[in-house]
Amino acid sequence: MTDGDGIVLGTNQYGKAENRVVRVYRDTPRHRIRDLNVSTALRGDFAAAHTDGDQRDILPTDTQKNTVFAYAKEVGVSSPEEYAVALATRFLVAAPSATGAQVSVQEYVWDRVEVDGQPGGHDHSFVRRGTETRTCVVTVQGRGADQRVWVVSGLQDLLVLKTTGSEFRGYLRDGYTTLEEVDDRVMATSLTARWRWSGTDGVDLDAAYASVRQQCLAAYATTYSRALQETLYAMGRAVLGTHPQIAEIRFSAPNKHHVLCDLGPFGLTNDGEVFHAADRPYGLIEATVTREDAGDPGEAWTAVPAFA
Ligand SMILES: O=c1[nH]c(=O)c2[nH]c(=O)[nH]c2[nH]1
Repeated sequence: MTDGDGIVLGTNQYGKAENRVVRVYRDTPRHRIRDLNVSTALRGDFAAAHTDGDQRDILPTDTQKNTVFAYAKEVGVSSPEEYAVALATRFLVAAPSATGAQVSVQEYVWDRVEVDGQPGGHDHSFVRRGTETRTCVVTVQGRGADQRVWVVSGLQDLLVLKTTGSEFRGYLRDGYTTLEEVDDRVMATSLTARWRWSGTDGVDLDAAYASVRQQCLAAYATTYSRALQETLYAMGRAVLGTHPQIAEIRFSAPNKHHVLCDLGPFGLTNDGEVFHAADRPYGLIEATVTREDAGDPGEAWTAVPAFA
């Protein structure tokens, strides 16, 4: 195809990139999840859309997105590969002008949260494999007898998700409120926490890190959550309750919204099985849990990335 000026359309493809699909299997109390980032692309004779603005052979990327979510329910995700084959095959049926379809899937791997009394991990609380970093900010001020040392330890980007055991109801409403109350939702966050030591004498800081992390995970898993705020408070209480030398802990927790997909237009029910993991905006829930007698933090928090 040429417009007579020696300039022609070369290779092309189109699709919907980065569909964030979370499939929850909840047929038994022991839930399973598949958390995917799915990109689709169709190739073939789509010249008319480029050269003539003619869409008749174009299966909209919006339809491709809908198929991605509908197939998470209809076909399921027994493996990313089988799900991707099903999708790509479907696109070739739905779009006769396509000569090929490519579906790329990234899967985010979640492990069950380890909790006492639940061999093999918690039934519906998960922690993402390998995302978190351990942090510390140490401030030393002055010299000699006046020298002071402050230690703030922390963790960053600890991703946790629970598929039930979370609600959000009874909130203030005004003329701009559209949010529907939910008595069962997916709740997920990427947790950042920093804890200030009143002193670290005799503390095994590696063991303490592991313990604080585990206290946070266990509290997240086992606390029935009426809001992320309540969960943060429970985590803070658990940490301070087991670590007498921690004076305070500060949390920053983006509420990573999981939006239930409406599969009704495709004749499918969705009983908490297929979610869109929305990227932004997100609620940002932040809280400090402290001892009443925590004392003056001095320079511990100066210029530390933490909320006020
Ligand atoms: O746990 C939550 N806390 C909120 O403050 C809030 N606000 C909101 O819209 N959803 C939620 N969820």
